[in-house]
Amino acid sequence: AYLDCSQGRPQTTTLLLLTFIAACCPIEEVCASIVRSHRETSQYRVEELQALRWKLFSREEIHAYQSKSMDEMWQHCALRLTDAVQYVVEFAKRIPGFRQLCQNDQIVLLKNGSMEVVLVRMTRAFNTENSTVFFDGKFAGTELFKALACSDLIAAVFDFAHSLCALRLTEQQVALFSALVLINSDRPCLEERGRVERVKKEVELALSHTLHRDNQEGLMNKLYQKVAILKSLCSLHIEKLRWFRQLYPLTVHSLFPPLYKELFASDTDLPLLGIHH
Ligand SMILES: O=C(O)[C@H]1CC[C@H](C(=O)N2CC[C@@]3(S(=O)(=O)c4ccc(F)cc4)c4ccc(OCc5c(F)cccc5Cl)cc4CC[C@@H]23)CC1
Repeated sequence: AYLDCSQGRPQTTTLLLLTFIAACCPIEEVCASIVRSHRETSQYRVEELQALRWKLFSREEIHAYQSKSMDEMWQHCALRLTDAVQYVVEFAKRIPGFRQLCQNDQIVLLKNGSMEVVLVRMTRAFNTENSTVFFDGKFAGTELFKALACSDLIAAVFDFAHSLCALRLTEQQVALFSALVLINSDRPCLEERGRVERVKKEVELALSHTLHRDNQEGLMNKLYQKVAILKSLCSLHIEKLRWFRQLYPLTVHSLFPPLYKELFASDTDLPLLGIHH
């Protein structure tokens, strides 16, 4: 399908060019390294999460979470998110070509994409049968997060989990989709957009190669529709954080993880992202 065979035989130049591209970085290699990186940098293996999917919080445990103060529960979730983001930073550093991007662009991609990748990874920890998500070692429904006082954001997070789970992605497809979400050349303030574009094309090719092999080409545009939902979810999170910060400025200032603040609560530089050489 890649070669123009309308004249009955592929154009020699195209053939040479494709052979050269395939030789320097065979697409199977790119797929394998992204899938391996995803496995190595996930907080939990999907098999572990599946094995725990019916381990639910008791009513007393749920009540204990609901009785937390709003700022305490926000701090707890911010901590959990920061943990998850650190694994995503590790994943990014292992995507072929990411480390070769300039530092500014690596930071821009992580600042804008890490939460999105965490949300994609969350779907592996989601049980659609009882609408629960893996949290603090057991599976929790939306009611557990009541103390956060942002039920619309929580509902949107759960709805997204349902909608992505409905695509029944394989772990390999989750890995490649996560890389595609991260390597987004439309992010604002990129300095070398063309280079990000080339890395993105490589990841896109790897994903479409895998979908073709899985006979699921139709998934590609469905996945791009999910990217739009991820963007709105992240904006909602930032909006809620601004609202929360007005109520509890000291909590955010002194009790939220520094990395969380730098990713989601200010435009300062991100020395903590750990990608400095
Ligand atoms: O195996 C792996 O790698 C995966 C294991 C599972 C991990 C995972 O699912 N997660 C890691 C952290 C966690 S969570 O488990 O704490 C969680 C929180 C709320 C939910 F409705 C569902 C889950 C999380 C935390 C904050 C958040 O939004 C920002 C936010 C705040 F910051 C503060 C207040 C309110 C909000 Cl909404 C959204 C999410 C979604 C991803 C969740 C993701 C990685």
